[in-house]
Amino acid sequence: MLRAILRYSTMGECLPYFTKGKVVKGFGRGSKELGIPTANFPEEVVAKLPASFSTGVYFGWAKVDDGEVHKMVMSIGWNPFYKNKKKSMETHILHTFKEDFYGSVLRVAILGYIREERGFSSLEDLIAAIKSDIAESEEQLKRQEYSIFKTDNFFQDKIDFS
Ligand SMILES: Cc1cc2nc3c(=O)[nH]c(=O)nc-3n(C[C@H](O)[C@H](O)[C@H](O)COP(=O)(O)O)c2cc1C
Ligand SMILES: Nc1ncnc2c1ncn2[C@@H]1O[C@H](COP(=O)(O)OP(=O)(O)O)[C@@H](O)[C@H]1O
Ligand SMILES: [Mg+2]
Repeated sequence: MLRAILRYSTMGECLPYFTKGKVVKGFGRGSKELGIPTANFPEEVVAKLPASFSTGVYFGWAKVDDGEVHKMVMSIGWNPFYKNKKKSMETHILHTFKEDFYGSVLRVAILGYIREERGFSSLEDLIAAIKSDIAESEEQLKRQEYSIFKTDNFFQDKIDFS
């Protein structure tokens, strides 16, 4: 508990954190095993995270290419349930897309910390935890201190999608 409080307070120095990059392929588990797709950032984006940025689960806003800004939840770390070798940054956008968007530019505003990444004793428990993160994100993003970032200039900037 104390560790969670300390982490939460130190994360305040890093947040909000804005980043963008082209969506790359991961292990293909999000949609197939969990029923929860995650748009994975390339290694360069992960490498740019400040050293003090804690791994864990976050909420914020996301935009794909020149689309709408949507709520998101994001997992940053080594996915202890799967024991990944490489650190990943994966965003689940709270929107139903008509098709995949690999290669598109994903912009995210990471605003708040939810919890540490954990190992779970079953896939069902991991899915239940992610669903609870989604509910938490929905609630937090209603607050004015977070909703204001939906219209931030970061999301209005014209960028090169090529
Ligand atoms: C909101 C959220 C929370 C997550 N929490 C955990 C976690 O606590 N432990 C874990 O091992 N993986 C966690 N994950 C990551 C999933 O295991 C990961 O999205 C899945 O393995 C898909 O990987 P892929 O994109 O390589 O297919 C989380 C993902 C999301 C979107
Ligand atoms: N709501 C969504 N949030 C994130 N990605 C989505 C969503 N809907 C469709 N996708 C697509 O699904 C892909 C992620 O699926 P996933 O099973 O996690 O595969 P991968 O392991 O390649 O990341 C994303 O790269 C994106 O193209
Ligand atoms: Mg993914």
